[in-house]
Amino acid sequence: MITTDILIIGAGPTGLFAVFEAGLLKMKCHIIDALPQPGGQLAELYPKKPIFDIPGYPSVNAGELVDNLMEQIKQFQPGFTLGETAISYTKVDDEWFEVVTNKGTVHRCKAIAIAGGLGTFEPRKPTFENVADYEEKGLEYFVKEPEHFRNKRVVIAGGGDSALDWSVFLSNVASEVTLIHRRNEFRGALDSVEKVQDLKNQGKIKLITPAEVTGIKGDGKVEAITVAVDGQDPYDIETDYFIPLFGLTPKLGEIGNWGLNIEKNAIVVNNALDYQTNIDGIYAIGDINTYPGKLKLILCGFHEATLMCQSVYNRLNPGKKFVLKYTTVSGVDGFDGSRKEAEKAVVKKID
Ligand SMILES: Cc1cc2nc3c(=O)[nH]c(=O)nc-3n(C[C@H](O)[C@H](O)[C@H](O)COP(=O)(O)OP(=O)(O)OC[C@H]3O[C@@H](n4cnc5c(N)ncnc54)[C@H](O)[C@@H]3O)c2cc1C
Repeated sequence: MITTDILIIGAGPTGLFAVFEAGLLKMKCHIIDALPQPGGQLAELYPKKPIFDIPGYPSVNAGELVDNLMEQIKQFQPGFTLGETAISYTKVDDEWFEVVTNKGTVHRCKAIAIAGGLGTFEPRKPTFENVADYEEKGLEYFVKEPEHFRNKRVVIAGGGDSALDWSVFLSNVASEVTLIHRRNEFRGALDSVEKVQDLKNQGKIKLITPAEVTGIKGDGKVEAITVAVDGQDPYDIETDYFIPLFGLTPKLGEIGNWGLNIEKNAIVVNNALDYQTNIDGIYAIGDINTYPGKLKLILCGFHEATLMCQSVYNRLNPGKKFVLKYTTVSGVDGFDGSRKEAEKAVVKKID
């Protein structure tokens, strides 16, 4: 049996950063993840995509951000159970929970932080008939390795951030990028929409809207897609790859049966306080939770992880006054204010 203070379900960026915040408060964490590697969506779906909205990083590749988070939490020596899915929990007594995985591993903990993101990753697929015939034969639902598309013709479909960001990125890699969306308006960030417009004006991206891809053609692999533009006869576009980026279907799995309040596949939390669920001692942080104004962004997950840890600290140390000190504050255990000393001081925040 594995025993810990906080059991974190999900090793995405939110779960990883929670280990750091818990460590500052001298709480031990263990992380379970269904995937064989840490990093959540960043490692599984877009390891090579640059991310522009992490404070302090003008740009950082998703994979690099995961590596940095792992480096940052190393000092707190979290335990990892990878490749196992948390399926059930029981409240053993006033102090302890037990969580069991699909492989029978039993985890004992004083608080549970569900950082399960989108749960299992199920891409929304095009609905026309022969889709399955072309999967991994030119039909790709994720861009894991952009170099794969170097000097190839690529058709991307979708209107959200993924479709926009990858169109922009691949316009410097692929020989031809066509972006097809069923509306004239896009759902993604304004900045990304403007970048796509600029690249269209420079002739680096072909933009076809409002239009829909209605079929794939090719002998054993994608050779062309059929596009139906509003009010016109469908026509074919020759391409080496078709990448439909229609988003992911969230699947909570067994956690959906834990008696938690669920709204639209997300766990309802108390955002005014500490991201606790309707079950005392069980928190939900990151993409998996919902509350008024929720944004599914990495930096929001970091914030939620921080407040969750403060709440668990108060739970585990009733009556003990928590004094917030900054990790770089001068005077912590002889810290002289230099960056080098600050790094040492990080692990000495609370005594
Ligand atoms: C293509 C794309 C581009 C994006 N770009 C950006 C961007 O530029 N900036 C930004 O801020 N956000 C971006 N996002 C969103 C960002 O990836 C998410 O907000 C972030 O990953 C959420 O982190 P998380 O840790 O909450 O969840 P996730 O990263 O989804 O990790 C959750 C983990 O929990 C595991 N898990 C789930 N259920 C269980 C269970 N029962 N047992 C064990 N493990 C479980 C999963 O396997 C997964 O590894 C992007 C998303 C996509 C898809």
